[in-house]
Amino acid sequence: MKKIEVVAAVLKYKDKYFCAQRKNKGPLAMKWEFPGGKIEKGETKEDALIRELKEELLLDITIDNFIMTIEHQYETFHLTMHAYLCHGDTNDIKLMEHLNSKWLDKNNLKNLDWAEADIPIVKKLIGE
Ligand SMILES: Nc1nc2c([nH]c(=O)n2[C@H]2C[C@H](O)[C@@H](COP(=O)(O)OP(=O)(O)OP(=O)(O)O)O2)c(=O)[nH]1
Repeated sequence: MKKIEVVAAVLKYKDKYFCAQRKNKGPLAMKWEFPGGKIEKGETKEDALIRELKEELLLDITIDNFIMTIEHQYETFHLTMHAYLCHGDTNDIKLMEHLNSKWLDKNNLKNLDWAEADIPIVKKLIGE
């Protein structure tokens, strides 16, 4: 079984969280997620997160806190995902790889169709 290790950024501004929708391809097509991606050889998790946010959103971020690590078995691969609370140095975000995005407060996070692996993160943010 293929294994991948990913970092994800929960970007927070005031009371809102940044949510991004994946493109219309692949097994997680159209699902909502937190921006990030795979850790490359020789990178720390923090390096990977900073690089991915720059690539995906043209955004420089500061990492504030570790949130949690998720282990999730999808049908075709095993995912290990490390999530961090972060903030951007601007609110001018450009979607380079996602279809859509929203800033939602915690009361509205549950309304999105999240990638399955993200549900524990969403629950933690909501306070469940
Ligand atoms: N970045 C991110 N990926 C997530 C989340 N939830 C979740 O299941 N994933 C999965 C989707 C992908 O299979 C993988 C992240 O890989 P990725 O976005 O860097 O790469 P990808 O497979 O879409 O494509 P590629 O760049 O390898 O071609 O983790 C999430 O909240 N953020």
